[in-house]
Amino acid sequence: MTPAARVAAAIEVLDLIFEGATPEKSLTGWGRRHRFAGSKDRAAIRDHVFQALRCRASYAWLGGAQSGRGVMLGAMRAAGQVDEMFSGIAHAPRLVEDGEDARAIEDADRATQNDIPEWLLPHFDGALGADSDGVMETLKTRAGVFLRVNAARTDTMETIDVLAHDGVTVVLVRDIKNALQVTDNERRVAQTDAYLTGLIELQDASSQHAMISLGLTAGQRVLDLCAGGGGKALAMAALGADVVAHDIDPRRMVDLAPRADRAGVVIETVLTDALATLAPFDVVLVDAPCSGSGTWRRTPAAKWDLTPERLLELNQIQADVLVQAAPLVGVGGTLAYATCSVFDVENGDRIDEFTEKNGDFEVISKSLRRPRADGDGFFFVQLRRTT
Ligand SMILES: C[S@@+](CC[C@H](N)C(=O)[O-])C[C@H]1O[C@@H](n2cnc3c(N)ncnc32)[C@H](O)[C@@H]1O
Repeated sequence: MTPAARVAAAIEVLDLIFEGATPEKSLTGWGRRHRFAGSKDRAAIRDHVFQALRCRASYAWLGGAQSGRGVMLGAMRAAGQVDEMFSGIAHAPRLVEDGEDARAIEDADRATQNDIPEWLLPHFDGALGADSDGVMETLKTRAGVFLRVNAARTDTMETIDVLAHDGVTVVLVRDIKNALQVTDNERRVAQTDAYLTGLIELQDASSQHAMISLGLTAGQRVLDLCAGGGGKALAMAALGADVVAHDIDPRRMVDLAPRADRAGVVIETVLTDALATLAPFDVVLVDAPCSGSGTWRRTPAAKWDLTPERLLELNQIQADVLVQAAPLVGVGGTLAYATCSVFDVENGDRIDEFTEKNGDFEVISKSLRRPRADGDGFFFVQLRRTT
């Protein structure tokens, strides 16, 4: 496919997304309908679509319409490639028409310039103050790919060699033991020997940082209350903890057993009814469901789909899950609360509300990592149960 035909394909996929389909479904569906497209074409179309979703508002402004065509026209205007891509030749998008005139981004409002829904600006400003615009700017860019070296199986230097053998190059991540950032061939990671034999896991650097900061020691009993696919449970098991995993929806944990097998660790999965009988734990991790605002570089459709009602609903779930976790923590043990959001309503506000009602817990550490080149946005608090 020509570069312009890839832009035309991205327009088609974006239109499906704007009609309500998910990005994954739209991209897969397009691939099925266009079997002639090669892997490089698909990857390029995917990149166009994800970048267009990250910058949906500003590109629509530049392109003059909210449609797939408007957004991709804006993207090409931002890249200075309109004449080349909107040529009307062969499978390229048709020529720019009357009514599709360029608009200056400086004339757009702040929400449009920052590619954030208007109602969310106070949430960014409240949590990030003077850094708010910078963080919103970061969310318009592509996030890095990070790996966690499975310390239970190998060491970092050996893993770097094994990855290089499969054409994947990486660099060490400063200050995070066992973390690597992929610098070349990130799409090949899941096919490498290192991945298939459990020497590495895909995990963002901020999550790795948080799990290390727990200071786990071998044999400590840990409950991962909201385990989902088990990324953090695996990280804690690799650090030597004895991990029990739970999720309100056990189907979310189906991949955990094969992942644990591959990593050479044992993680018990349990249903809700069993939790009280297994308590107390030394550490209970609440990796709470959240807006994901710190990870919107990776899931850009989510920033446009979030509604005030859904955010309130999430706040209630976050409060409830903390209440559920508290009695499972042993005296002297740790309750750890994490979100991949930067908003106060999902972070500090929830912890303040919890400690006001639960005098037997005190905050021992609290941190908010902003989305940056070296990782996603991540909020992490450790509370100690005192009595
Ligand atoms: C942020 S995700 C977990 C991601 C996972 N810990 C990881 O590292 O890959 C949040 C999970 O919490 C689960 N969840 C929601 N409400 C819950 C509840 N009341 N109790 C336990 N899990 C819950 C969701 O099903 C979802 O899988």
